[in-house]
Amino acid sequence: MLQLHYVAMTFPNGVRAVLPISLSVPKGQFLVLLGPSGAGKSTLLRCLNGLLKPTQGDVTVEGLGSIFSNARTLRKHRIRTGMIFQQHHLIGRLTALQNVMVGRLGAHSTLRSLFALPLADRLLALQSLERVGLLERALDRADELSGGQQQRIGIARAMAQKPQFVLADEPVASLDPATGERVLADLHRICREDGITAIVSLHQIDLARQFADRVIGLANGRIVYEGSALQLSQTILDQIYLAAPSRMAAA
Ligand SMILES: Nc1ncnc2c1ncn2[C@@H]1O[C@H](COP(=O)(O)OP(=O)(O)OP(=O)(O)O)[C@@H](O)[C@H]1O
Repeated sequence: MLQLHYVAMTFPNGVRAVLPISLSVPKGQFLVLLGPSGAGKSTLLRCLNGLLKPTQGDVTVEGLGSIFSNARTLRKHRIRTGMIFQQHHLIGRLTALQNVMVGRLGAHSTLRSLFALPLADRLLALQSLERVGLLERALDRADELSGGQQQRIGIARAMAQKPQFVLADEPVASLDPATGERVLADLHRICREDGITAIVSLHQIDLARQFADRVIGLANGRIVYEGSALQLSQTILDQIYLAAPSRMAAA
């Protein structure tokens, strides 16, 4: 269980990116964040893995408490949280396997990471590649792979962390619709198989309908819809996407 308790984020320039949000995400849920550009989706995801500390409220995880309680707890949470980005953040000159092994570095001390990782880590990385159908491309350079394949490497890298949580920020936004659907289907299948809690921001409503257990609609940093993907009517989509922007904190 991941819980947000009145989480809010105001940037130093006065932009209120997220207004107080409370939410419980049960284990294994595939939650999709929908919302127009600037709604606060990325900011919220960055608060959930502790890349940003909310200016108000707290994020707690079952068995760990507040992820911000101290540096050690935050590190533990980060190790258990796989991040997937739109631009996958791979190192182009490294092989697919080496990129996936980056996902194992967090599990070791800085000193240990300077040496070759144990065989068990390499096996886990290979298994992760197999799960996204790219085992045979393990030794190819990442920059020689297609966009869809690169995003699958990004998924494999997150899975090599053996995460409890996956946070994905528009993971298929730069892919064509058919490839995007296949990549998201892979992510969804693996999260289901491993009982991973996933929070995924998307711009594609049809993909939200297809894969989400639950949808949160964000507009201007607030939750304007919370419910099942099946109930996403045009009226609700208008509420999410046509809200007038109002982002500056009162002086
Ligand atoms: N570092 C920052 N400093 C100041 N303002 C920021 C910062 N990061 C984001 N913002 C602002 O916070 C608001 C929310 O941005 P955010 O990136 O979270 O939206 P988003 O829903 O993820 O948008 P997109 O779909 O375009 O990625 C926007 O008004 C944005 O300009």
